[in-house]
Amino acid sequence: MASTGASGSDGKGQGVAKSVTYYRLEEVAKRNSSKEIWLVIHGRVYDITPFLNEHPGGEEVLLEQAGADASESFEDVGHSIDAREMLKQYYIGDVHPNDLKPESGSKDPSKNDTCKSCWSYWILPIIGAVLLGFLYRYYTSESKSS
Ligand code: HEM
Repeated sequence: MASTGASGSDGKGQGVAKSVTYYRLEEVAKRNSSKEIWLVIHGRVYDITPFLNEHPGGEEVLLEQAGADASESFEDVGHSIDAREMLKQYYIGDVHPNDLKPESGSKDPSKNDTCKSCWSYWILPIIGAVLLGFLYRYYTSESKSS
């Protein structure tokens, strides 16, 4: 199942920030034959079916990675800048955020949690101190007047 991040087209093509189609990894894994072959490279999904016969490195290596994350093998080969440029034309969307490996993305939630606890840690003692101050003033002024 694919979900679109924003309104607009079907997400095919450039991969501009406008409209991104997200694919679950299980969806990508189904496209693992020479009839339809998808790959994930660095969190992006590519439909390389038309490229299969044209790949200078042969179709076998692509079929080995079919439906899976080929980032490592793609980098291991040391593909040229031209090869990286070619990727763009086969881009169809991004891997769904829930399926992304927590490489760098795990920072934010913990950051938010820490911030939340910061608030409660600071606000409660301050409110307590202010209340105590008022009580102290109230009682000292009472004892003076009587
Ligand atoms: C869909 C993405 C891919 C594209 C667009 C692509 C493109 C290319 C291109 C243009 C070349 C010629 C050399 C160069 O310009 O770097 C090449 C070579 C090669 N590619 Fe890919 N490739 C892709 C994915 C892969 C994957 C996943 C593998 C997995 C191992 C692979 C393995 C190879 C090998 C072994 C060569 C031959 C290198 C050599 O002869 O020195 N490619 N590829």
